[in-house]
Amino acid sequence: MSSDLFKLASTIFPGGVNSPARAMKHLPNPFYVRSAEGAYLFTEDGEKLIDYCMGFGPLILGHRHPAVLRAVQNWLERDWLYGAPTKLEIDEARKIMDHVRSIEMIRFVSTGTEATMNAIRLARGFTGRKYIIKFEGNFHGSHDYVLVKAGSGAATWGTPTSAGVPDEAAKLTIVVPYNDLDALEKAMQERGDEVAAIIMEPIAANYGLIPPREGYVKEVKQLTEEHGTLLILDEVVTGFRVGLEGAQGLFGVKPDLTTLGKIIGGGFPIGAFGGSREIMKLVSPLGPVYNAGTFNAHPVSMVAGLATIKELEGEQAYAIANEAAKRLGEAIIDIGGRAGLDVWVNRVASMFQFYFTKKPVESTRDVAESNEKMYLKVHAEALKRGVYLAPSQYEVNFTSAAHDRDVVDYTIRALEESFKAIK
Ligand SMILES: Cc1ncc(COP(=O)(O)O)c(C=O)c1O
Ligand SMILES: N[C@H](C=O)CCC(=O)O
Repeated sequence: MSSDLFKLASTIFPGGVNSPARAMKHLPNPFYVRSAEGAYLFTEDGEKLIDYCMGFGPLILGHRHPAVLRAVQNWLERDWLYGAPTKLEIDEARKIMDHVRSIEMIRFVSTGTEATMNAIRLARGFTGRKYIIKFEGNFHGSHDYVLVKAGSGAATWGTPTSAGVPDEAAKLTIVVPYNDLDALEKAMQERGDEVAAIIMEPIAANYGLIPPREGYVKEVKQLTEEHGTLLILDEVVTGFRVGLEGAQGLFGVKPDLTTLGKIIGGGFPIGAFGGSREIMKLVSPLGPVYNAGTFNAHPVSMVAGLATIKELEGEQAYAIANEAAKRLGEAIIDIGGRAGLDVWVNRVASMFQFYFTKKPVESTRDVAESNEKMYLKVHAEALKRGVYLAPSQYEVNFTSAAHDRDVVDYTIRALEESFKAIK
């Protein structure tokens, strides 16, 4: 049983988990997964759940997609780690660069955290400047440069600025509100010429989902150009999620550096940072900015990522996943209205989140002012009915190519009952 496993796990892992985002603070215990297939998770309690977490984003094709499974199985029949280069890493890099045209050179690492950490180090190495600017509620992984007013589990658990980050390090990270150009302009006027990089989630997906205001990402880019600052677009979530060219393609913005992760590993550990040749040639061993890793460009992640991107090139996967999120978003507004509840939905492509609030959600403050308790009540009710929503209003729901009409129809019925149950 999940409850027994959690009791045991709590004596072994802090909070019983290996990432706070998995802890589900509103439930006595998280469920434990035994297996997964398509849009479904199967738990140790014998339950079948429709999954809207999808590994926190990587599984855009669904669990255990046949093309990914075949590719990984074939590779594992051979072997799995060399500590030497493979043709696979060239194949995957070229595939990524065919689509994300701002990337002329790339370095694979093992996580999104390493990707953003190294991109920031590289920006500092390139510009010779110390400061970075990040946005409130944006999450870029769990390293010291960015664990300041962060989103995701850090927001869910009320520790947006982590203990243990030295003041000296935190002071180098200037935080401004997301979607507020005036605040950014002010920060850039004060310190712009000392800022190595602005790092941003082009679509904020770790404080719930907050789409950028129209033209905002372009305006941020413009500001960086005026001050000789680099723009790092953190596309760990949005890369290959909102389309083959990522959010930079959607908004027509060319960043200096891009960070990727999640989908490009097809469900296996991955991260990458890349950008113009001029900047990337500073990376070791070509240049003095050091990066290394035993598992960098892990062959299994390369194989799974390549299989995933090839599948996405077919466009069918995007069509199904986007349609599912669209229908769910529309249904939630309708269900909320009929239940007499004030609900707001944000959706971009196959990501969505809903909030109990009377006003549009355009900033982190709007999210924080939404009724989190009601969100968590719906979450718990939906779970009883076999639907696993994002476990916090600070995370987002992801759909996949496995979320077909039947899956969505079932979910809508379950949500209808869940909304009624919390009234
Ligand atoms: C936008 C963004 N950047 C970076 C990261 C860090 O990636 P990882 O969890 O692979 O370290 C995450 C997720 O955790 C993320 O959502
Ligand atoms: N929101 C995070 C990543 O995007 C959740 C991943 C985690 O912390 O386990």
